[in-house]
Amino acid sequence: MAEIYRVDASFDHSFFKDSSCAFGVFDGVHLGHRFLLGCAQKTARESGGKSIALTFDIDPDETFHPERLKKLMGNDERLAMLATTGVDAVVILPFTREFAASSPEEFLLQTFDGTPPAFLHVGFDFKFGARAAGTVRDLDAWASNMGTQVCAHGLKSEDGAPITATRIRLLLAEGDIEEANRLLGRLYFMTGTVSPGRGEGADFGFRTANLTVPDQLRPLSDGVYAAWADVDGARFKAAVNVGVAATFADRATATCEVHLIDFDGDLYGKRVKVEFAHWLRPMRKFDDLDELIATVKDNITWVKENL
Ligand SMILES: Cc1cc2nc3c(=O)[nH]c(=O)nc-3n(C[C@H](O)[C@H](O)[C@H](O)COP(=O)(O)O)c2cc1C
Ligand SMILES: Nc1ncnc2c1ncn2[C@@H]1O[C@H](COP(=O)(O)OP(=O)(O)OP(=O)(O)O)[C@@H](O)[C@H]1O
Repeated sequence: MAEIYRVDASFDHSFFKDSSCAFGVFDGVHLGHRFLLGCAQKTARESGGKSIALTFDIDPDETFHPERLKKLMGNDERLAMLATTGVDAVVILPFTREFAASSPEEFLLQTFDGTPPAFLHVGFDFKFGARAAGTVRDLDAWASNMGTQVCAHGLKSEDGAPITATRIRLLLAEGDIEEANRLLGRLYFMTGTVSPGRGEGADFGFRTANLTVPDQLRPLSDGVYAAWADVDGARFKAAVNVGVAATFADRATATCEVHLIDFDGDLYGKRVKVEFAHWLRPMRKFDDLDELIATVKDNITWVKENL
């Protein structure tokens, strides 16, 4: 597990000396990101330096485009996952408006403060600095004076198109969980804390853990899914409704309702991680409650038998 460092007044920039850095936001830590992080590990091994995932504390779009932002994971989840990718360290730059407004040269000066890394790995389309004006050409110009080797990689692709966080978000928005999982190299997950619901699920014969996942952290389309639910280190099969239940739209608030199979305890206040495996059907408004109950019970049976 990598060490995690936040760049603040006490951070010693000589940490970057002789290192191999992969630079980016890395939302989702998908297979393309893992490829880039792997390249940094390779040059670190060959040169005897350490490998570093260099990233920001937040996604810059949180500052500039909060209205259209749909993230694959929360910032803490992203940083924690980066630490498990095999790099030696994760270094976190605070993203501020002032920092973002700096010219490409100032941006690099501030980031490395006189101790640039030996290798800097980015995708060939990497952009940085004010209005994302800095390109790989600027990196090359800066690096030639600094003794840094810029490694600008072609993007790792699947089915003829680059793997990007944007592509995965679009797949999730279409409910194509299996394809999204293939590009992530893992199961897509959402996390949330269980809060009391309307309490009708028990009367219907299936209890649900109600999570309120904010819109920004819910790129997955509304629908019913087969999933795994992790709680307190235990893993359960689960039938999950994503989105506010259409039948009760006037009074429901949960945005992710999880029925854990073969579990019958109290989950209020607990953190649940829901890993999505298959799309089952669209969520719908039922005029007849018996039909809703029968349909949900069928979904639960399917998950029990097929996941
Ligand atoms: C697998 C599953 C599928 C569901 N599908 C729907 C649906 O299609 N339409 C809907 O309005 N609610 C759907 N729900 C939500 C239920 O209506 C809801 O869990 C139930 O009303 C109990 O709510 P409560 O926990 O707030 O009491 C689904 C729930 C689960 C677990
Ligand atoms: N498929 C890929 N192969 C190799 N490197 C990649 C790939 N996708 C992104 N990168 C690089 O990884 C770093 C992090 O990229 P970034 O966080 O912008 O990811 P992204 O998947 O392109 O996101 P978005 O789609 O939101 O722009 C950057 O240096 C970027 O160029």
